[in-house]
Parts: sequence; structure tokens; C-alpha cells
Amino acid sequence: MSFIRITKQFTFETGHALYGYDGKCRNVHGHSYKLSVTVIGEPISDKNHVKYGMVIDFTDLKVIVKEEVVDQFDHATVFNQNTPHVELAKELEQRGHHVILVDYQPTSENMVIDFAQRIKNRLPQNIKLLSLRLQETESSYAEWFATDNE
Ligand SMILES: Nc1nc2c(c(=O)[nH]1)N=C([C@H](O)[C@H](O)COP(=O)(O)OP(=O)(O)OP(=O)(O)O)CN2
Ligand SMILES: [Zn+2]
Repeated sequence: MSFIRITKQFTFETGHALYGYDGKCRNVHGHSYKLSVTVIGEPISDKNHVKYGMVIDFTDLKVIVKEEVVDQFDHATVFNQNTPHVELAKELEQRGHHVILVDYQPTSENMVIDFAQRIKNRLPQNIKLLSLRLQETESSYAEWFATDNE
């Protein structure tokens, strides 16, 4: 059998601020993030299996990524809980806004590391997360590769 990579793409709108950063992204702002999720596995060879010919059903992959990332981060604002932004986050939360506190600076790099962990924990044993690509703007993205992190 052959190992095959399959990819599913997602889009979500998320706000963030980079506390202490020396550029315009220290301000609260948002992005239309694009996330590409690539997994690898062998297509199911059992002709009687309902998922015959699939590495993983795109729909099942979608459910995992939506539950772990998209539904949580879409239209939320992410703040680093280890900075004074935690006060701003609390205020927003009290006023009914969807806020996510993370224990890292919410750069594309750190968000893609976080997303990799979340998705890996949910994949079936025979499916391996190969890579993630998180696109923040038209010209900026961060990538996570399993081979770089073994
Ligand atoms: N290595 C990183 N650098 C920057 C990050 C990041 O996550 N990792 N993030 C930012 C800002 O959040 C900003 O949103 C993105 O910066 P930039 O690509 O410079 O944004 P522009 O809108 O100016 O992009 P253009 O497409 O070049 O107009 C900053 N740096
Ligand atoms: Zn940004």
C-alpha cells in the first residue's frame, strides 16, 4: 500500500495583540486566518469498509479541526495571560466578549504549535499529523512540520 497525504483548509477570524512588540501589531487587531491541515496515512483497502479508499474522511477531519481550533478561535480575541493584557481580557470577558487567554505570545508561530498539539491529540492512531500552515495575512504564514519536531 501507499502512504498518502491529504489536506483540509479552514478559515476563521481572530483578534490578537502582541504585548511588548515593537511594531503596529502590539495594538489589538484581527486577521482572517487560513489554516491548512495535512495528515498522512494509508487509504483503507477493505472494499466493504464505508470509508473504503480514504485515509480519513475529510468530514471527520473537519469535525476534529473545527472542535479543537476553528469553533474556539473564530471571532475570539487571543491575549497572552502572562502580560498586563490579562486585565483587558477580563474587562472584555465581563462585557460578554469571547476572549481566549493563552500562556504564550499569540504569534503565528506559537499559535500553530498550539494547534498542532490540539489536533494531534484527537487524530486516530493510524493517522499522523504531518504539517500545519497558518496564514495570518496574504503574505505571512507559519508552518509546523512533524519531521522538524520529532
Ligand atoms: N514572525 C512573526 N512576525 C510577526 C507576526 C507573527 O506572528 N510572527 N505577527 C505580526 C502581526 O500580528 C501582523 O498581523 C502581521 O504582520 P505583517 O505581515 O507585517 O502585516 P501587514 O499587514 O503589514 O502585512 P502585508 O501583507 O505585508 O501588508 C507582525 N510580525
Ligand atoms: Zn496580527
